[in-house]
Amino acid sequence: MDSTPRKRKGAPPACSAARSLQDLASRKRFCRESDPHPPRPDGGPRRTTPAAVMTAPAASGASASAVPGRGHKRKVGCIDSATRLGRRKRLETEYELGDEIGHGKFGRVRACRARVPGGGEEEELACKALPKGGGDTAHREVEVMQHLSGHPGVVTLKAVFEDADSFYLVMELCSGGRLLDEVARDGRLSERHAANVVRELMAVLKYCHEMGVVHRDIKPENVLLTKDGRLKLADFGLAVRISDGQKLNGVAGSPAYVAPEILLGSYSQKVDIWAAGVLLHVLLMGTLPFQGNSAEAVFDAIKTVELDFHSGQWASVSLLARDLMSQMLNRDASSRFSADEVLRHPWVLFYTECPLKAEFSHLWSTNKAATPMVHLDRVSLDCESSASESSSGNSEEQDECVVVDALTAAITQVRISEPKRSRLCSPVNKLLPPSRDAILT
Ligand SMILES: Nc1ncnc2c1ncn2[C@@H]1O[C@H](COP(=O)(O)OP(=O)(O)OP(=O)(O)O)[C@@H](O)[C@H]1O
Repeated sequence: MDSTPRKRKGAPPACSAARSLQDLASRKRFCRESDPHPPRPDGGPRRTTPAAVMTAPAASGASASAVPGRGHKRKVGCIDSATRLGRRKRLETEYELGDEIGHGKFGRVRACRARVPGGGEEEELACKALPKGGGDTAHREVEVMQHLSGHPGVVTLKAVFEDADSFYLVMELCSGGRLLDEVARDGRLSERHAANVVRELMAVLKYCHEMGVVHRDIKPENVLLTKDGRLKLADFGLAVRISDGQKLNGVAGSPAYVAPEILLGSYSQKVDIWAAGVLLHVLLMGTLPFQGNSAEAVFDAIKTVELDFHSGQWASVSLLARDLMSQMLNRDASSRFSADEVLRHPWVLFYTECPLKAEFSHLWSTNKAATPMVHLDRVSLDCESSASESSSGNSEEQDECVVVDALTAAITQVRISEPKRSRLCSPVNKLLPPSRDAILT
C-alpha cells in the first residue's frame, strides 16, 4: 500500500451507515443537474421535451461534434426497434400496474405485470414513470439502457410508453431490493461478500466503459439485486456516452460519491471507479469516507481529507482490501485503477476465483508464513457459496482476514498491482465547453 493516509483534524465524526446515507439522500437534491430549460427572459414558454420518444439527444456533457468511438455500436440517438414503444393506453392494455416499490428524485417506480393472453405465466416487471419537462433525462436514460442492453449486470429495458405528462419505462424487476438496504441492515459486509459485490459491479462497469458510457451516479442506492442475489446496475439518468480520450466537464452525481476531478471540471470514466471506491468503503466500514454538513463541506473533504487506513475499524480489515481501496480512491485519475485492474486485484481474485486456490497454495508452500493450509481450503470452499451471503465481524471472517493478510506476503513475490500508467502516454484529450450538467456554482 503506498499511501499513508491521515484524517484531517476537525473532520465531522463518522456516523452510522443508515444515518449518513440517509443524510446523503437528502443532500442529493443539491447535486442533480439544474433545470436545462429555464424560463425564457421574455416570459415565453419553456422548451419542453417533444411529445413522442423519437430521438434521444446527444449525451449531455459530450460534444455534439464528437467522433463516435468504440461505444457507438448502435445507431446513436435512436430508440432501438427492439424496445417497444407506445402510448400510455397500450401500457395499460398490456401491463397491470401494481404498488409503488421505489422512488427517486426523478422517477416513481411501480411493480408491473405483463398481461398474458390465455392466462400464461405473468412476468414480474417494474415500471418507472419519469415526468416530462425534465429536459433530456428520460431520453438519455432510455438511449443508454438500450445501448447497454444484453449485459446481465444492466437492468433490461422492455418497453417505453408515454402520455402527455410522463414517460414510462418498463423494465425487469429487481425484487431483491437495493444494495443500500443490505448495508443498512447488516451494518458492514464481510470481505468475501464485499469482494463479490465489487467483482459484479466492476464487471458491469468494465462493460459500460468499453461501450463508451460513464454512469456518473454509482452508489449503493443504484445497485439493485435480483431475487437470487445477482447485482444489476440501475438509474442511468445521469449516464453519458463519450468517445475515446474525450473529457466531460459537467458537475454531476451525488455529493459523497463525486470524484475530485469532477470538482476540477475535467473527467472521464475513472469517476465511476472513485465512486465505487466510496461504495466499497461503505460496504466494509458502514460509513461514508468523505463527510460534511453541506455539499460544499463534503466536496472540501473529497479534495483534502487523507483517509487513515491504519487505525480504528480498519485494523480488522485485510491489508489487501485496504490496498484496493487506496487504489480506487487515488486522487490522481490517471493512476487510479481501471475496472479491469480492480477485477485483477488479488483481494477480488482471492474471494471470487476458486481456481486461484491452487496457485496460492503453491505460493503458500514456498512461503515461510505460518497460517495453516486448512484455512485456504476453507476459503476455497467459501467462494463457492452465494454471492449474497453476508456476515460482519464474526470470528470466521476475522480468520479469513488473517489468511488474506498472510497471502499478501506470499503474493508480493508475484505482484499486487499493475504498473501505473505513464502520464506521458495519456491520450490528448479534448476539453469540452461547459455543459448544462453544471449544477453547482
Ligand atoms: N427495475 C427495478 N426493480 C425494482 N426496483 C426498482 C427498479 N428500478 C428502480 N427501482 C426502485 O426505485 C428507486 C428509484 O429508481 P431510480 O433510482 O431509477 O429513480 P431516479 O428518480 O432516477 O432516482 P435518483 O433520485 O437516484 O435519480 C430505486 O432506488 C429502487 O428502489
